[in-house]
Amino acid sequence: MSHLTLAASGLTAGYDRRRPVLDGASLTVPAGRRLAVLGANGSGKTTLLRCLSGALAPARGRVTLDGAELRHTRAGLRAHRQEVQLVLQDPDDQLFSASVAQDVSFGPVNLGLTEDEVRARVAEALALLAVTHLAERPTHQLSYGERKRVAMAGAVAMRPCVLLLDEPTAGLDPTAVGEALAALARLQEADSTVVMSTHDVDLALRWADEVAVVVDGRVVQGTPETVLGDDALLARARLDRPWALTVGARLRALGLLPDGALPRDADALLAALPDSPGVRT
Ligand SMILES: Nc1ncnc2c1ncn2[C@@H]1O[C@H](COP(=O)(O)OP(=O)(O)OP(=O)(O)O)[C@@H](O)[C@H]1O
Repeated sequence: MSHLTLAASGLTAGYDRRRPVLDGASLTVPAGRRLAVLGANGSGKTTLLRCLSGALAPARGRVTLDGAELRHTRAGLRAHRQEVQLVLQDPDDQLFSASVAQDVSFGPVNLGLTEDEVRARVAEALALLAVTHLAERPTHQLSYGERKRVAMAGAVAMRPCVLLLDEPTAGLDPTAVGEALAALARLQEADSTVVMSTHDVDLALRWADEVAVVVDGRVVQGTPETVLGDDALLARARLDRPWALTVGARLRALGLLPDGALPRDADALLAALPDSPGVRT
């Protein structure tokens, strides 16, 4: 799979022309990397992902894939969707077929692939999402977490170069979140660019290569430490500072962490602490 750069510039988009949700939003999805999109409820994360996927046409601005502008024609959208797939927050908006295997094969069948190619794609996608054992199950009998993974498998079966996931971990228990993140790691190893929207600043800090915060209709993008360490921005966006940044700063101030150490999660924090008798892991 090749890496293509998906970008948006100057997007104005919404559902009511008088009050756009996005108002001049620009963003570049780093090719081959992980981007977390954060923002308060109703800030426009889903709207942004829908514009990037082609599902929603912006009133102004443009979406480009490796510099080529997305055209909202039948052919333009079809070409875009082969490279960019959106997985909706609610799997029930996406699963329609009787069985898991049928559902996951829907996209590849529509691409006109041969039966063997479809079967190979379905097997690959089910394996990447660790749901091979569910292949023959009716989708309506699956748990919420299983349905979310199957919905992701349906998108993965299209072998997109960019996968846009709208809150893939919302509503999952901690083990299921871990499994979903492991699946995303396998996708990235398989060369996908992964974009995830989330409210979870701690998850964004430990998972993402870059973060984008949607606030006041625009996007502020940068490294997780820079963006999620900007208290004024976080207040505007109604987000909390990740705990690892707060604890890391306190430990640095106490001289317990080296100046440059910026641990992103508990394991990294414990590993960065000096090995003193007072510190037990
Ligand atoms: N189909 C729609 N018709 C009308 N308004 C909509 C529609 N979808 C979203 N909106 C409105 O657009 C705004 C942005 O919604 P959006 O779903 O993009 O936000 P979000 O950041 O994804 O929110 P959340 O975190 O709650 O999922 C909200 O005010 C919402 O009510």
